[in-house]
Amino acid sequence: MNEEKDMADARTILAGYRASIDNIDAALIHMLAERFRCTKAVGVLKAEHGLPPADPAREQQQIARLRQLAHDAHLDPDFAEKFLNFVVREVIRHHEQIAASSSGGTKNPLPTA
Ligand SMILES: C=C(O[C@@H]1C=C(C(=O)O)C=C[C@H]1O)C(=O)O
Repeated sequence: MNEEKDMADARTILAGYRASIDNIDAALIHMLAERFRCTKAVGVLKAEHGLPPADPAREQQQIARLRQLAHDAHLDPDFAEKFLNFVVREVIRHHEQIAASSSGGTKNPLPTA
C-alpha cells in the first residue's frame, strides 16, 4: 500500500534526523565539558588572586556578541542569551565554591598560627 510505504519512508527520514540530533547532542556535551574545564581553571586563578567570581561587564560583552551571532545564524537571540545566562550562573556557582574552599583566596596565604 502507498500509505504503508509513505509511513516507512517517513520513519527512515526521521531516523536519519535523529542520528544527526544524537551526534549534535554528543558534541554539545563535549563542548560544555571543555568549557567547564576551562572556567574551573579560571575559578582557581580568580580565587588565588582575590578576583570576584562574577564579571558583569564581561558578561554584557558576551551577550551582545552571542546575540549577534545568533541573529546571523537564524537562531532566536533571546534563547541564545537565556542559554548563556544559564551556563554562566553555573560557572559563577563553581567559582564561589572554589573561592570558599581555597585558603582565603590568596596565592600565598599567611601562616595562621
Ligand atoms: C569565566 C569567567 O567568570 C564568569 C563566567 C563567565 C563565563 O562563563 O563565560 C563570564 C564572566 C564571569 O562572570 C570570566 O570572568 O571570564
